[in-house]
Amino acid sequence: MENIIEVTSLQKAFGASRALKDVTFNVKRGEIFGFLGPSGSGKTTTIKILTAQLKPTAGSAYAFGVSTEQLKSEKYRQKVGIVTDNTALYGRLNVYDNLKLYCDLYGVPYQRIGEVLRMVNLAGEERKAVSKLSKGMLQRITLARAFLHEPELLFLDEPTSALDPVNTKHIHDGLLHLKEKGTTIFLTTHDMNEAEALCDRVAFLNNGEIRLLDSPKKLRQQRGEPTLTVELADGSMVIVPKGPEGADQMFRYMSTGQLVSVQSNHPTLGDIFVEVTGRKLA
Ligand SMILES: Nc1ncnc2c1ncn2[C@@H]1O[C@H](COP(=O)(O)OP(=O)(O)OP(=O)(O)O)[C@@H](O)[C@H]1O
Repeated sequence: MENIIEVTSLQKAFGASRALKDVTFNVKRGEIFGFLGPSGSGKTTTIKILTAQLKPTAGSAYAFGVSTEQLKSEKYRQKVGIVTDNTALYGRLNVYDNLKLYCDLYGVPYQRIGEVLRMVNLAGEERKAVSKLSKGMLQRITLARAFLHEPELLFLDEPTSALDPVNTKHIHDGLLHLKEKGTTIFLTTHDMNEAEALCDRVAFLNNGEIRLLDSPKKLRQQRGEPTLTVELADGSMVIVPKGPEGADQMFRYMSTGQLVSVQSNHPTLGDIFVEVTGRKLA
């Protein structure tokens, strides 16, 4: 599959502090790529370099085959969407007029405004002044704005950090819908369930270096214990080996009607995060 982003040996120093030490990865066209890591690990710095808001100290970052510094130009503006906590909405304008400005900027028909507001669960809020919106609503409007022009490549820096579970679900459905239509999504998040639910591949960043990169499923399988946890009719839980040595035991539970449920003992992405970073999840 074609790479839409190619990052090689990327480094970024702020004075004596090295935010990115040596970061190399590719993002494939059409995937949702999760960039995971604890606070201060370098996620936002990477997004800022990829979206031409910061210059790297060394190494290279390409998107669409050109240096990411060129993404600011008119030619690439249509192709890229960016959502960070820097919302840049006009507080005195209402929701509809804010989105209308973007429609004008990107040549998008106004009827799309209703569609994107439904995607973020804000249908009916068109006339509300942006200055009167809650933090979660602002986050959703910012996402709606980024969805307007259906960019080829969408950068999302913690897109659901201020949202409740219902609105998070709406945003997840919206992102999966965009992916279906061909958008590539680069996502940073602290939420391991979000990464698990959305991402085709994830990279774990720690202290400015990528420690692991693969699909959530493969990462979990590689670290899985070769055992099953079996729940029995009497309420007890039994650990059974997955290999042939556990087969007789499983046969016995099944043939005597004792088996209630079976679960494979893979770690969650959260467990892997703790293992890789040595830090606890919030
Ligand atoms: N403009 C700056 N000047 C100096 N240091 C900076 C600057 N921006 C980031 N840093 C430092 O670079 C490191 C990486 O920060 P970055 O914001 O990329 O982390 P992050 O993984 O996005 O964290 P969070 O999850 O808290 O948003 C941190 O040590 C941070 O203090």
